[in-house]
Amino acid sequence: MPRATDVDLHPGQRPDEDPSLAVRNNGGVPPSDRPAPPGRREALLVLSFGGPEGPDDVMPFLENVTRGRGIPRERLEAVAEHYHHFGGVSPINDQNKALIAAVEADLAAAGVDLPVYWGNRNWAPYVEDAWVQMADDGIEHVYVFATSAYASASGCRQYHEDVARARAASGPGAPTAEKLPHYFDAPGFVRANADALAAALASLPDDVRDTARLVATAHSIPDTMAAVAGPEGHAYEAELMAAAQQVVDAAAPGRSFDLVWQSRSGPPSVPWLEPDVNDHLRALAAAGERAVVLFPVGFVSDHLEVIWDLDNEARETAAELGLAFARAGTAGTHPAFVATVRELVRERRAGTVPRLGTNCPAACCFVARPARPTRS
Ligand SMILES: CC1=C(CCC(=O)O)c2cc3nc(cc4[nH]c(cc5[nH]c(cc1n2)c(C)c5CCC(=O)O)c(CCC(=O)O)c4C)C(CCC(=O)O)=C3C
Ligand SMILES: [Fe+2]
Repeated sequence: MPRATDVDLHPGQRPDEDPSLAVRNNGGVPPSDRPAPPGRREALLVLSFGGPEGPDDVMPFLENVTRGRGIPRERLEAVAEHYHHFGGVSPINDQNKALIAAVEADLAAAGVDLPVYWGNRNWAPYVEDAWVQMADDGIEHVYVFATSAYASASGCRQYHEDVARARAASGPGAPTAEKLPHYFDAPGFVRANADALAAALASLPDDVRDTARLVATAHSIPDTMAAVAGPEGHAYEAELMAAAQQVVDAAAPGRSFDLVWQSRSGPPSVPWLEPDVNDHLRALAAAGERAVVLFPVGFVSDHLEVIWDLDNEARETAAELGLAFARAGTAGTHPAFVATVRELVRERRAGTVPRLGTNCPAACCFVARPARPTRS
């Protein structure tokens, strides 16, 4: 099988040399291993998924998310019900507002002069509109902090595409951009997750606390998407495994853990990463386990897929099985995580050699499917 990096690239060609590849590669970013030019007017953009703000938004939002993706209608209707359960409002928007407020306060406290903007892929405020605003405000260059810590088409590549689309839509003179690297192994992200795991463990009854099974969760993705994640493929699973290991090393040294998947979508005929968290709970109970702690290290905030699929579904599964259950929080607005955002920008401004994710190769994480239409 060809490596993901070989797809579409001529021998010796760098992805940023071919303008036709720009949409898959940050829209032609400047090389990331140079310090920021002094005096350049810069901003930070928090780039997220977006979510509905009320019942009437739910279906149009889901159609935005799944356009051209082959997600069965029944799945959409089921997910719509999850949103309607919460009044049609996704918690992700308030969580992003809280993160932005915390980042602004942290930057101010550290004496870093950097305006913060917000844009989403799938719902207002859209990234395209944020780009126009930044251009109007005279911003020349944007550091993009995506609310996903990992490689994959969903968590990395699509955010690159969002940036390229927004830049193209706002015309010549629009600010240039670079996506900050994957931060699954950033000490502040690990610290935030480790504190949450320790708190969840502490919430369990004394008699099961030391033996409870630790279970990391992340969004399942199609096997084909996992195979091309990162320059060598399978980076999504590898990064999750590395992050979960560091979280456990910090919160519960020496204990073992499992990494399993949640929120599977798509038609049943298409294979996605397994096992599903609910099946895994059944297997654990059958093997005689008495307690579990889930820690959703694959997500950065307690958005709908965390509170529905874990706090409702997985908790219910555990109750049926007689397993004591605790669910750890996500990084959210933990001060160590908030400081990580500042640190990622500082590294980039200094021109520190990037980690994976800053300038992913053009074909990295690329899954062939219809391009999303540009919003007009
Ligand atoms: C890896 C990954 C992350 C983590 C990284 C990242 O953050 O990007 C993530 C996050 C999120 N996913 C979210 C919501 C949804 N994801 C869907 C569909 C899909 N997710 C996928 C993967 C991921 N998703 C995939 C492969 C699909 C199939 C369609 C496709 O190939 O693209 C659908 C359609 C219905 C369904 O099929 O479930 C919805 C509504 C929300 C917002 C929740 C809220 O509102 O609070 C968030 C943060
Ligand atoms: Fe998703």
